[in-house]
Amino acid sequence: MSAAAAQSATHATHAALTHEWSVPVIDIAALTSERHAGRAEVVAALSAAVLSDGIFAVVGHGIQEDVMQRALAASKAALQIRGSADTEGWAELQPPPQALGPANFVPAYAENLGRYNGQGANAAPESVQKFTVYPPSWDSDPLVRKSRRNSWPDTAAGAALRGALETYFGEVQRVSEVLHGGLSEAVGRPRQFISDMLNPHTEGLLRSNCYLPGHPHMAAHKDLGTTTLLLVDAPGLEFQPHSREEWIAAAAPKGALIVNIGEFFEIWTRGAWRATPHRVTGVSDQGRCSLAFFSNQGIYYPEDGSPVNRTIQPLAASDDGEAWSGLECSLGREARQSIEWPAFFQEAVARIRSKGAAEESSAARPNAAGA
Ligand SMILES: O=C(O)CCC(=O)C(=O)O
Ligand SMILES: [Fe+2]
Repeated sequence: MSAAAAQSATHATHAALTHEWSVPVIDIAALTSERHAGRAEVVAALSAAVLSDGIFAVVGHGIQEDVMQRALAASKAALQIRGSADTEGWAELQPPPQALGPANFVPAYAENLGRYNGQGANAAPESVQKFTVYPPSWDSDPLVRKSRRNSWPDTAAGAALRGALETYFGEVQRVSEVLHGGLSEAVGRPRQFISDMLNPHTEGLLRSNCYLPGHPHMAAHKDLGTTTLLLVDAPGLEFQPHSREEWIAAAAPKGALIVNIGEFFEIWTRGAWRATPHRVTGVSDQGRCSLAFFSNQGIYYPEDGSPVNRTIQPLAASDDGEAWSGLECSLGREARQSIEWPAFFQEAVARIRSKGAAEESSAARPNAAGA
């Protein structure tokens, strides 16, 4: 499909909705079931969105409103009581000093995206508590490394959190696969292409982010993976459009999932699809909660040995025959000629950890801060 046809498909999708939003809104019902017509138009609309700013909202995804609301409410209830009466269960989940370790709870101010996204040791602390859910099927899979299985806080709020997030995980995993099917077709490949390419790392990681009132909340960054599917309960997310300095509030209809492209897809498409810089700012006194689903970042880690690595070549050169000299990756700064998945992901996490550690120790030295 030509770029012009793709563009008009996006406009058609827009026109079907009653409001204007700051990101394209795409009804993906035709991707979720053969009962709905218009699959080609949806694929064209997805293609136009990933080729422009790499951020869009999806409706017609089939996740029930009450499933989404329960997951948000349980996250907010569980994560906001941390630090008051109900602390015992969370204490066991406390991660090692460097966040992003195997433990799945990260308290507010522990992880700081500003530190390793250009702001260094002077980056302001970030007031967001995070809880990561590994694929629930791993909990009873003896082949998966124990440290990659979920541990849940042993409290009433923890039990509610588990029920709500496991249900939501199943649904958002389904939507993620549906979208990857549409995106495979957007590059002229069979529906299963992206899934097969990443197999056995076919599942995602789900993260509850609960922002406490305070400032700032999450510094500007790009996500690492293929797509991130985001459900939010309040405004605050901003994105940077392609080739412009400004920040735009990501406004989408209630019940929509906001999808942004990560660095993996930017490199895989040789920069044709945009990994979208985004940040969270301006959280009100009510706080804010989001559920971020990072597609294909559930790295299948066996109890013995390392995860299977997939070496993935970027898609074929564009018609204009422009030479491919690799693409700068924002976290690594190096040009990438191919991607090894999951090594790509693990290297990035290791780099984040070591950068965090270096910043910690320089900040701890007398007079180091602000020097
Ligand atoms: O909370 C949000 O709206 C964004 C979260 C996010 O960007 C992330 O977890 O990577
Ligand atoms: Fe993000």
